[in-house]
Amino acid sequence: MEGVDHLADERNKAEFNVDDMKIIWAGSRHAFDVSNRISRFVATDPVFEKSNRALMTRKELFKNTLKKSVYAWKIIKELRLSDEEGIKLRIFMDQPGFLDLHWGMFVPAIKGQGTEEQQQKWLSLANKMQIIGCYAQTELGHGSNVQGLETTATFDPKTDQFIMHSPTQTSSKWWPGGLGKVSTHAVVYARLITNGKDHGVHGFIVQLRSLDDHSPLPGITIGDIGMKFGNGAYNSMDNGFLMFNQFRIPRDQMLMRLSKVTREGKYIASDVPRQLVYGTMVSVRQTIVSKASDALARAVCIATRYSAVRRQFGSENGGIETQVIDYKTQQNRLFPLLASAYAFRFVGEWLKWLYTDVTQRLEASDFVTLPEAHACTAGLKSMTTSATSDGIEECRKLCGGHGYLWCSGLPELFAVYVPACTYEGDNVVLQLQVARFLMKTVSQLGSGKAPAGTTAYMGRAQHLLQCRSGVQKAEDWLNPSMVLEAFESRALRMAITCAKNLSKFENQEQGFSELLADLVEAAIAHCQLIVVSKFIAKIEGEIEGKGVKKQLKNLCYIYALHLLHKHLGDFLSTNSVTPEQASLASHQLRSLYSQVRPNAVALVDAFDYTDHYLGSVLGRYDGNVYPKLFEEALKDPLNDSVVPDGYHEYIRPLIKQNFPSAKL
Ligand SMILES: CCCCCCCC/C=C\CCCCCCCCCCCC(=O)SCCNC(=O)CCNC(=O)[C@H](O)C(C)(C)COP(=O)(O)OP(=O)(O)OC[C@H]1O[C@@H](n2cnc3c(N)ncnc32)[C@H](O)[C@@H]1OP(=O)(O)O
Ligand SMILES: Cc1cc2nc3c(=O)[nH]c(=O)nc-3n(C[C@H](O)[C@H](O)[C@H](O)COP(=O)(O)OP(=O)(O)OC[C@H]3O[C@@H](n4cnc5c(N)ncnc54)[C@H](O)[C@@H]3O)c2cc1C
Repeated sequence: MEGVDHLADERNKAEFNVDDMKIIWAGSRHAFDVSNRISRFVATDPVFEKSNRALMTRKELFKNTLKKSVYAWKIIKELRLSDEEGIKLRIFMDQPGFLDLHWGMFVPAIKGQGTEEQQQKWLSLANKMQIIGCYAQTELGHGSNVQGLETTATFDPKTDQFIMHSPTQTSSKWWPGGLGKVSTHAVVYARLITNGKDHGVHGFIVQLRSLDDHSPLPGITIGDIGMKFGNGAYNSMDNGFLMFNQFRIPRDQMLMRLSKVTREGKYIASDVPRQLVYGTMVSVRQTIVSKASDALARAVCIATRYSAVRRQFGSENGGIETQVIDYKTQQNRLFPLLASAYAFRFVGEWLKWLYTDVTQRLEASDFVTLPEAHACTAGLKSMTTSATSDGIEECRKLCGGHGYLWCSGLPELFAVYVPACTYEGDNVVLQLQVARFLMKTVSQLGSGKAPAGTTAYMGRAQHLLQCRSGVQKAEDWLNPSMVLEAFESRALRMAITCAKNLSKFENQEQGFSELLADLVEAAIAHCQLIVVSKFIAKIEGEIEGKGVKKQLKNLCYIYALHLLHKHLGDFLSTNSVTPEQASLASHQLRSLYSQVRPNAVALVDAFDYTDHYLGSVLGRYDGNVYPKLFEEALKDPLNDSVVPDGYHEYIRPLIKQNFPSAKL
């Protein structure tokens, strides 16, 4: 029934004020206002219509993305939107495209690695979008191993230029978003060579296409790398390839904030860590963590609303059947994902703070917290994107058969989201960076240098290696210090075991290679501890709104205890909990599920997502699922005619068995 709220009963059950929770989710009243206003604006503007994109050809989809992106830019200019509003506009537009790489990586790379002069010149063009840029780092042969890149930038002192060259097929740039068809410029990462000496990978601003007719400049071969996973989905983006044939650029287009090449060809390395050349990746990894909560919340919102609408079994005497959300199995799969969405939100807020702090320190030449910022951004990017991808797929299964329909919104969400496990650093490679950081921290224990920040718990190694969990009854698992201690002792004991095993090898690098799998597990345990501890810090802080804190507490403990349950092997093998304590945790978890159940629909309403953004018949706000599924089905081009194309060619001859005889 149109206009009826089929989920009204669910909403009436809520024990907290949804509007207050909306503010907590958004981060502030101001952030909520911006998000709410921009999402409604996008939802009502026909240019941002997206329901038809799965049926578009690649070319149509690409052109449609250009149209939306340029229209979004026009709105930003005409309405004088702030950066915050512009970013929200891009998010709710919900279509990957060149804007992401231009604003998300090209501009930040120039800001982070360009001199004042270079920033003035290039940012004034880029900020007005008079040039469009991308981030060209990955090559056909190397993505993870940045030091293995092959593209060269050789200084020619005669002409005061760099010669950009792709010496092999594997050195062609491969993957950069926006490169294939749109970008006029790129920040290209290449090996700097002066006087025959290789100084490693550096960034260069390179013009790729004519600003008059968009044709590639002589010496440049460029194109799109082809279709990617899923219909619609990430195919709106022109990920590209690029080869240089002795292509020349002026010397002042090397990004020279971190190191320089003089007119004479002398290389001057500054005294800042060389890893700052990776700074743009660190900044995007931080952004990706906040975006993980958005994507997971979207899937969870769809699965929760649909689970409240969907009924199966349990009818007595022809009465009403059971809502599938009432099955404990459904709750055990769904509610930890709901809790994870909130957990990633809060750890994302904290990571933003950490990133801002390290940026300010770097500006004052204080590099002390750089390793921790790298480890946190890498590890949390890895952990949250893996959990979110798995979570979206789980939500699809939670919606049964209908979850597999395109109009559920879940297949496309998965297809767009899942490459986040790979881009901006493969998730395993990133956890290995965390593992290196942990091994270094462990090796310094007892040296007088106290571990700080997220590894401060390692400073209490003596206690954490010996302690036994004090949990005696199920409610003890609602005690923040008991939960934290279990996670800390598990993480520390796993790290120390790895360090001990490493020390058995004469060659540390060989040992590291042998123990890769254990090291990744230890890194994940450390990252999960960070998320749990930041959630606990959130619920221990001031939280306004009727009943809001209680709900967040429930979600926090669901998050922690479901992790304990999922990684029970780790907790038991490190003696961080006993089997009896683990079973008390399961008991507590079931009780928490019952407490969340009446609030579940309201907890996803707090995300404040429009039906346009959700793009899902199953997740509609009004829960009017079945008639809308029919409407969607009838829109399919196969239903344009009652008798399908091909009937006379194939079906009729088959039925009548009158096709021409086959010849061998
Ligand atoms: C007005 C607005 C309008 C519209 C707005 C629209 C806006 C959109 C806005 C935002 C959107 C943003 C979101 C964008 C969505 C993203 C789209 C997709 C983009 C995808 C882009 C990419 O994929 S780019 C390519 C990414 N590539 C990688 O990530 C490569 C991964 N590999 C590496 O990072 C490195 O190779 C490595 C870290 C794995 C190894 O490096 P290396 O070999 O050099 O190091 P070592 O292992 O030897 O370590 C040495 C030493 O260095 C330390 N270290 C390593 N990395 C760093 C670092 N980054 N920072 C600090 N330190 C580092 C390491 O720990 C070692 O330390 P030791 O102490 O010596 O042990
Ligand atoms: C949608 C999308 C958009 C992208 N956009 C951009 C962009 O705009 N600009 C850009 O420059 N790049 C971009 N990339 C490239 C991306 O950054 C790389 O694909 C990514 O860094 C992974 O590198 P790779 O492809 O070389 O993977 P590989 O490193 O080849 O990974 C293959 C396998 O090897 C394993 N592996 C690799 N090294 C190790 C190791 N040391 N130890 C253990 N296991 C290891 C990995 O875990 C993985 O299972 C994009 C990629 C995608 C999918």
